[in-house]
Amino acid sequence: MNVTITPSSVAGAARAPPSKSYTHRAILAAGYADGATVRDALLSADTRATARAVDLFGGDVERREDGTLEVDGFDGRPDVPADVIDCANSGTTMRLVTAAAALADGTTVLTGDESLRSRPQGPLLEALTDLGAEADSTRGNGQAPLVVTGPLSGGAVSIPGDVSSQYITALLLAGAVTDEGIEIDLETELKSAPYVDITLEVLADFGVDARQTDGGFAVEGGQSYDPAGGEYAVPGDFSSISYPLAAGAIAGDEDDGVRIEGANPSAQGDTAIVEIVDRMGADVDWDREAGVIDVSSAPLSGIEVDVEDTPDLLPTIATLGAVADGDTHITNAEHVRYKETDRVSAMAEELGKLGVETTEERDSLTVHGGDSRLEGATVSGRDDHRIIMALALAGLVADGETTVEGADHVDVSFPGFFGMLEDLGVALERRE
Ligand SMILES: O=C(O)C1=C[C@@H](OP(=O)(O)O)[C@@H](O)[C@H](O)C1
Ligand SMILES: C=C(OP(=O)(O)O)C(=O)O
Repeated sequence: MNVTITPSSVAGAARAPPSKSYTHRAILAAGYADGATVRDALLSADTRATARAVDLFGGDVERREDGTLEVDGFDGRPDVPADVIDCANSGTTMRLVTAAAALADGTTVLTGDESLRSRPQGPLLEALTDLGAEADSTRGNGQAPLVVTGPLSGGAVSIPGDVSSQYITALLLAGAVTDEGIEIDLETELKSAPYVDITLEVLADFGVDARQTDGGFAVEGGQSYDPAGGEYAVPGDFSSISYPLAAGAIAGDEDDGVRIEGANPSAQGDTAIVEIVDRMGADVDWDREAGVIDVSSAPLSGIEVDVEDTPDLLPTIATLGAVADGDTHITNAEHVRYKETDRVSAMAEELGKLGVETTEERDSLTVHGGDSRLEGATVSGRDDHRIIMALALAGLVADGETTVEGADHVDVSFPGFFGMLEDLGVALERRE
């Protein structure tokens, strides 16, 4: 599907979709448990991939009418799957499920789409091998397809922290049900650190002890997953909130801006988007207790933003920077190149098609802003949900029409994204 956007101002209310990160963890944690009810779960292509894995491990994930997920767990160690696990486009699924598969007494094969088969898995495979499993890339290049044979016994392991925090999350979730537990020593500084905080929070909510140590993280073995009251509720997703927030900041109606509901505080690092938009000069107010953010537009100025903790915000910040006056310097961004696409290059090249100048370095992206330079054009969504959504935002203020190609991939994290834009008053057309 291609989506064509005509410049529009936005006003009205939008609801944050549930957090993708919390939903993945809650589904898998409920799998490690005897089961659980996961309320307010995100139903998207990525979280369906994790649900499929839990089914293949001997659990069962059923969706009720109200969107609640009823998960029957596999209760500790997974069964050997009767089929290959297709993780589709989801890095989180592949990393978390690879470590779970290493607990099974047999062999699991994992694969994914072309993008996922190009992302780095090597450090996790080496860690699992050091911990007593066999874990290989079929092509020997550290990328999926992966073949994992358990069982994993546990122990001490060292792993780099600057490729993906999902390796740490995966080892902590699986480590709780090993015999020996897992002690993780970080070889390099941890990037995307708040995602491990989310993991520690979900583990605690499922009655599992895990902790940060001087050199990394540790989880005792022999634990059982047991969610309080048998239920888990997922908070709103701040990476997804970044889009209506940025839409309000660049194209919000001056009298009547955008109200975002479901914005309750949680461990998500991407809550930083509220402060970023505020620092750029938008009129923003977050009532944390009510979980409501109000935003309207004002002239924006370029700023410096460090995305070490918040890689998923880079595309949104790049679009904000394209509209802002002056330079927006996005630093500490090398790990943003290991996502569904190399998002540093993708945003530089696609914003370039809209007439925006950028300077790209290995670890940073500088966007030379000023809205007079945005010209509508046809851009590629790169089959990457966050690139699609960020470029659609640029279309709100570009001169003439902007067409985003391959826009159906928003299904990965925010299936209702274009419906939400329409509800806020955006004129857009979908073409198959
Ligand atoms: O654990 C998670 O839920 C995630 C961790 C981050 O990845 P990295 O740790 O690979 O940076 C983030 O980019 C991804 O969207 C979700
Ligand atoms: C990088 C992302 O997710 P994942 O790593 O799960 O594919 C994302 O949602 O932006």
